Amino acid sequence: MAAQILDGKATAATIKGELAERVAALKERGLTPGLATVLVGDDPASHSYVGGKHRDCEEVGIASIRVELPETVTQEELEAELDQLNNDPACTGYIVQLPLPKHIDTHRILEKISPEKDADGLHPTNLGRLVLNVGDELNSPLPCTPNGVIELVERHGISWKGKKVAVLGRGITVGRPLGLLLTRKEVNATATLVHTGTEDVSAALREADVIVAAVGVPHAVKADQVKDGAILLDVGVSRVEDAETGKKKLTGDVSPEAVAKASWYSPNPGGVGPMTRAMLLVNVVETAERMADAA
Ligand SMILES: Nc1nc2c(c(=O)[nH]1)N[C@@H](CN(C=O)c1ccc(C(=O)N[C@@H](CCC(=O)O)C(=O)O)cc1)CN2
Repeated sequence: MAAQILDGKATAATIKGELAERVAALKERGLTPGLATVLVGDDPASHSYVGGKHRDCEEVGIASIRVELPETVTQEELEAELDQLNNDPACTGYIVQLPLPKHIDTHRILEKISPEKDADGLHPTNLGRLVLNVGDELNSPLPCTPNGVIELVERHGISWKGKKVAVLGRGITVGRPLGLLLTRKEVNATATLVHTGTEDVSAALREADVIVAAVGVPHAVKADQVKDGAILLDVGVSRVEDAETGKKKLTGDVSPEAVAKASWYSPNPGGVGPMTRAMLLVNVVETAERMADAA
């Protein structure tokens, strides 16, 4: 039987509807949430993602601020922009679109973001809170893609509890934080991070009830690495040439033959990508609610 679809587009639309109501309530309390985006350079994909974030803000009533800087911006100039956002009361949260040009020290930039305005949950303080949290007691912003993975599955009525989850990839925006989220008390899955240092990748994947593929290698997950009925979430994305048209197209990490063995599948595009954008809005709204409560 064909895999059922974990529909990220539809789920993100539902979440945005819920957030629009929370934003309206915040405005009644005198606080308009404002998301700023910082975009460096001309990468078309980054421009398109940032454009999507601003459209999302408009849809739910969040104000938005765009900062666009040339590829040649220096570390000091970029940090000065972040200082301004840290001090701008109209900006209640912001993100720096990744990746940054090679001459920029990304770790220093992420550290420069005020942890209170860190809409991506990627500041070391917030990643540290994620490590310290066994449940959700510290109430800090969560990295958007991992949180989107958790939410997408739960909103299709599937429980993570007791599931063996193999996360393919150990990157800082997806794999590592996802391992921590999966093992939180309210999620209670068993997580294995599978990576280039894993001795037998196929064996680790074959054991899993759920595979989250986040390596950005086209069709990295093959049919013989997937157990029958597994849940597959395709997160990694690559731009490859279409053999028929010669045009560039998006391809995920999961091969079509692997999908044929799955019970549930989140496609790429149309799965975790829209959820990443929705969870960014969740962070912005939750941060603004904390600010309103503290005022
Ligand atoms: N500061 C950050 N930078 C980056 C992040 C991030 O979470 N924070 N993640 C990615 C890019 N990204 C968001 O920024 C992102 C990528 C993809 C999508 C998405 O909805 N994709 C669509 C397909 C889009 C297309 O057709 O081009 C989909 O999957 O359906 C949303 C957000 C790296 N940088």
